[in-house]
Amino acid sequence: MFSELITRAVAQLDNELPFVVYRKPNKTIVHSVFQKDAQLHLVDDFSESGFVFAPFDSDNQAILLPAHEVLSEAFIKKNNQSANKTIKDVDQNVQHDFYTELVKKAIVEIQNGAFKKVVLSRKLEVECRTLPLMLFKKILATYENAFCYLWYHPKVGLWLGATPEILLRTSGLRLTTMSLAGTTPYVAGEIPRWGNKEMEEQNMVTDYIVNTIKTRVDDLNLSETKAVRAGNLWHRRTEVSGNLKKSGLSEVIGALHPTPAVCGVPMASTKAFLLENENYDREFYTGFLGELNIQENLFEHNGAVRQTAANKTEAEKVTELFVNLRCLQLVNSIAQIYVGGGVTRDSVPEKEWQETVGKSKTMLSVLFDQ
Ligand SMILES: C=C(O[C@@H]1C=C(C(=O)O)C=C[C@H]1O)C(=O)O
Repeated sequence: MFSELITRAVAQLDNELPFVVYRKPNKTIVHSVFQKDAQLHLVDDFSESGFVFAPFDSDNQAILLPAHEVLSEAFIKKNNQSANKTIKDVDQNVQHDFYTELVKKAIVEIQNGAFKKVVLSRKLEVECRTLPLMLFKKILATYENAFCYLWYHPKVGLWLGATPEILLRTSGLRLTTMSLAGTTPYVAGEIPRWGNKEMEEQNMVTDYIVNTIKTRVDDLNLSETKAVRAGNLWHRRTEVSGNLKKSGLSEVIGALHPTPAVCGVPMASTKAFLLENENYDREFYTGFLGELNIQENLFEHNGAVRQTAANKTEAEKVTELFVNLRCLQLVNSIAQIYVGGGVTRDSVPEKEWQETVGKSKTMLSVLFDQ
């Protein structure tokens, strides 16, 4: 099993045609969307249907892969299949001083009252000789509770990731989103311990989400805050849901993205700060991706069933978008890994550095064959 979809994706990549393969958290079915030509389709108002891939900077337009052809297959993990336990030592230290100085600069801005929280990030480059679809199979086997994907467009590039964070899900007028922030290492057999810094930074994300959607939904509901595991890390997560007063996906996405889980509080000044100071272009890292206005029955779940957009029947349209985290971009044989973390008044620069090193292991552990 699982060969037809991979074979089809390899051919699409060889032919330099756009496609995405992805699996939702805790599911076994892998979906794929193949575009029949190499045209670059841009999202205009989020009323379109297909797979959306949006950059961090919402001043730049999102990309759409129309579902010209879709294919689904079950992925069953082999027992011995997972990421390497011993991660090849990658020297990241050349970025240490720049990053910790950046954190210090942000703390000074916070002390001066310019903003309350900012999410800083960096890009790490390592050589990678593994075939992209082999990497995809490895992340599927390793990160079962993540949204795993490989996305390719010849005019844009090839991205791959395993993200723990939902931006939003809508089905009809039902809206679900989440506040995910605060990070501490996962240690087998130990429960996570949270400091004030992690609790405060996640509360800021929750407050922002609630304030953003409370006028737009009825029956706003917040779950209790839980620790959720993402690979070698724990995060704090609160689920937020409600019933949209009117449909208007574009407006809700525009209001939510970028949340303080990836940008800061307040949004405008922190976005300006990081665009000016991070010293690299985030491109699609901390943007979002996923199904946009997809008919619920577009994908058949019984084995490999090919279906064209023409023979679908009327069903509810569902949108399910994830924040593009724990991801990399493959440029020739260089993997560019993107990592970041939230900085508040209580941040310790060295700890923030270590947090980004921890996050880099999500992708590093799947890059190298032992
Ligand atoms: C920015 C990243 O992650 C985000 C930042 C977090 C934090 O600051 O603790 C935790 C989860 C994500 O919302 C990343 O993974 O690069």
